[in-house]
Amino acid sequence: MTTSNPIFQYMGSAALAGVAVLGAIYNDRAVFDERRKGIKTQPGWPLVGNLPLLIQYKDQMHDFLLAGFNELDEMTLTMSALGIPRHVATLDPQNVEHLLKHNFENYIKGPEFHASMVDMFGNGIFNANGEDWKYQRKTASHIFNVKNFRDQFTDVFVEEIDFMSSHIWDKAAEENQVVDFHEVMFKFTLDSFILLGFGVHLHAQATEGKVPFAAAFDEAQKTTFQRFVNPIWPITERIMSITMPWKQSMSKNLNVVDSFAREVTEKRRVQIANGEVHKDLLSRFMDARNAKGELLNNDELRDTVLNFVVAGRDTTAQALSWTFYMLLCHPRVEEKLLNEINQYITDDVMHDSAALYEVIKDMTYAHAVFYEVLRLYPSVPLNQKYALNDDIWPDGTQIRKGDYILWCPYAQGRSEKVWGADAKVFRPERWIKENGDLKRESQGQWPAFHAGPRVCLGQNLATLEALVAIIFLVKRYKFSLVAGQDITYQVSLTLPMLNGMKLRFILVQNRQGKTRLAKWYVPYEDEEKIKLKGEVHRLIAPRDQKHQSNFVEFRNYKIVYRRYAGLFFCVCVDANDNELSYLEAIHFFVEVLDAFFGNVCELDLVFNFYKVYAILDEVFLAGEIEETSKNVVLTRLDHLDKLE
Ligand code: HEM
Repeated sequence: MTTSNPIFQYMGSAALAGVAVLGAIYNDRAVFDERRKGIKTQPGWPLVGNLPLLIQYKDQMHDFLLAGFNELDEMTLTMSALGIPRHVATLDPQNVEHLLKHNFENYIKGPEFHASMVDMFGNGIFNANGEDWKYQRKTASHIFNVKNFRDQFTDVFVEEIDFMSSHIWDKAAEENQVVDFHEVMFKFTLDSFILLGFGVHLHAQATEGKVPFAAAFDEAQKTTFQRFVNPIWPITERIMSITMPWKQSMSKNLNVVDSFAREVTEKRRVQIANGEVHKDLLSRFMDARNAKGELLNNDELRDTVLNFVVAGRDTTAQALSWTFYMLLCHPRVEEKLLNEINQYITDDVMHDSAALYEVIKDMTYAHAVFYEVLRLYPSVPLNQKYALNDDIWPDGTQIRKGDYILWCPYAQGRSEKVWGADAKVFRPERWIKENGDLKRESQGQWPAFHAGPRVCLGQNLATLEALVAIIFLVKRYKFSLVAGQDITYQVSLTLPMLNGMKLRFILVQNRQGKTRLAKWYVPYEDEEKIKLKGEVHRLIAPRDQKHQSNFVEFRNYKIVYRRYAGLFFCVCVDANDNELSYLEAIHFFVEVLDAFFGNVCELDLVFNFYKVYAILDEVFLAGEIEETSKNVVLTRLDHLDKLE
C-alpha cells in the first residue's frame, strides 16, 4: 500500500511542512507575492490572498472595494490574489488625475484587460492603445460637433422620446400597467444611438421584450467582466458550455452580436453603392484609414460598431435609470427639478429642437441632478490600467513596471475622505456655487467621464440625451416605484440594475386632457385611483358638450363635471346627492381660482399645484361643500400666502 511506503510518507510530510512554512511566510497574501512597502495591503487568506473574498463578493464588488478602503482608512491599497496579477487600487483624486492625465503615456490598457475584452470588443477604441487608439479617437471626434448636436442629435432624441411616450407610457397609464423603466431606457438609448451613429432604425422600443441583439450583447458583456475576477476563465467557460448546453454560450452570443454589426456595415455598403451620402459615425469610419494607412476591413468595422454601441447605449441608459430611482426616492429633488423644467421648458420649446438644445444649457439644477447621480452611480464603476514603467504617485505610492492599477469611481463617490461626511447623501445642491452657477469638480475627483486624453468622447452627447429624456419624462409623467423591489446593481463592465426597476403612475400630465389635480375623500388603493382616473376620462371626454348634460352615472355614483377650455373639472358624488349644487360648487371653485391667479390657465395649475390644493381645501371639506363666499376664501388664501 502506498501509505505504508516510508518514501511516500516522507514526501507527504515534507510537502505539508513546506505548505506550512509558505503559509507562515505568505500569511495574508498569495504565495510568492511580494509584500509591497509603503502600500497598505488588504488582508487576505494565507497562500491564496484575496481570491476567496473576490469570489465571495463578486456580485457586490464595488461595495466590497469601498469597505476595503474604509476598513484600512486609506485612499490607496493593494490586493494580492492567487492567479490574478498585482493590483494597486486608489480613490485619491490626485492619483487618479496623475495616472489618467499627467502621466498618461505610462498607463495603458494592459495585457490582462486586452485578453479578457478582445472577444467582445476586438481592437476597438475601448481595447486599443497607441496608434490603433489614436486614429479611432480622431475619426470619431468629427461627429461630436455643435452643428450635429443642434441640428440632428436633439431631433433624434425628441423623436424617440415622443415615440416612447405614445407607445409605452401613455398606454401604460391608461391600462394601469407596471413597466420596467430600466428596460425602456436601454431600448431608447439603443434606438437613438443606432440611428444617429449608423443610420439604422432598429425599433427596439416597438418590440416586446429584448431584441435578440441586445440580449446577446448583454450576456457577452457580463461574461467579459467575469473574466477579470476569474483567472481560469478559459477553462470554466469551456466546462460551462459542455455541462450546461442549454445556456447560451459566449461564442453563441458573440455570433449574434457579430452578425448584427456585419449586417449594419453591409447595409451601408449597399447604400453607398446606390449613391447615398451619409456623414454619420459609420461613414466616417468607412472612409477612415487605420494605423497602417489602410481602409478598415470588415473585422475592424465590426469592432467599431460594437464599441460604440456599448459607449452610446449602456452608459446613458443606466444613468437615466439611476436618475429616476434617485428622483423617486427624493421627492424634494423631483419637485425642485420640475419647477426648473416648468420655468424653462414651454410647449413651444419642446417641439423646437434647436431652441431646446440652447435652453437646456442654462438648466443648472437639471445638470446638478445628473452629475450627482453619476457621482453615486457612475456608469463605469471600476476601471483598470497597466503601468509600463516605475512611477511615484502624488501621495508617494511607488508603482512598479507591470503593476495593474484600479481606480473605482463608485467607491470614490461614496468615500467620506473624498466628498466629506455627507458623501453617501444624494444632494444635487453640492454642484451649485453660491452665485447659482454650476460647479464642476476636477476630473480626478469625479472621473465619471474619465479624464485626460481618453476622456469620454460622448460626454456632451450623453448629457444632452439624458437631459432631454429627464425633462420630457418628468414634465409629462409622475411615476411611482412598485413596492417590494430589490433595486441594486449588477457587477459588469458598466453599472446596470440587476433586477430592473418597475414603475407605476399615480398621475399623468399632458396636453390630451390628462389629470392635473386629484383629491380623494375615500381611501382608495393607488391601483384603484389610477383605474378610476382612466375610467372617468374615457367616460367624460367623448361626451357631446352641446347635446348632453353635465351629469353622468358612474358605477353606483354620479359624476358631475364642467368643461373650461381644455380642462374637465369632475366631481364624483353619491347617487342621491344634489348634482346642481355640485355643478355650482365647481363653478365657484373655478371663480376662486380665477380671482386668485388672475385669469387662471392650465399652466397655473401645473406650476402652483400646492396652492391649488390649498384652495380646494378651503372650498370642500371632507368631500362636502364647506364655503361658498368668495371673499372669505380669498381672504384666507391671502393670509396663507403671507405666511409662506
Ligand atoms: C452617461 C453616459 C456616459 C458615461 C458615464 C461615459 C463614461 C465614459 C468613461 C468612464 C470612459 C472611459 C472608458 C475607458 O476607456 O476605460 C468613456 C469612454 C468613451 N466614451 Fe463615454 N460615457 C457615456 C456616454 C457616452 C456616449 C453616449 C458616447 C457616444 C458615442 C460615448 C463615447 C465614448 C468613447 C468613444 C469613449 C472612448 C474614449 C477613448 O478611449 O478615447 N460615451 N466614457
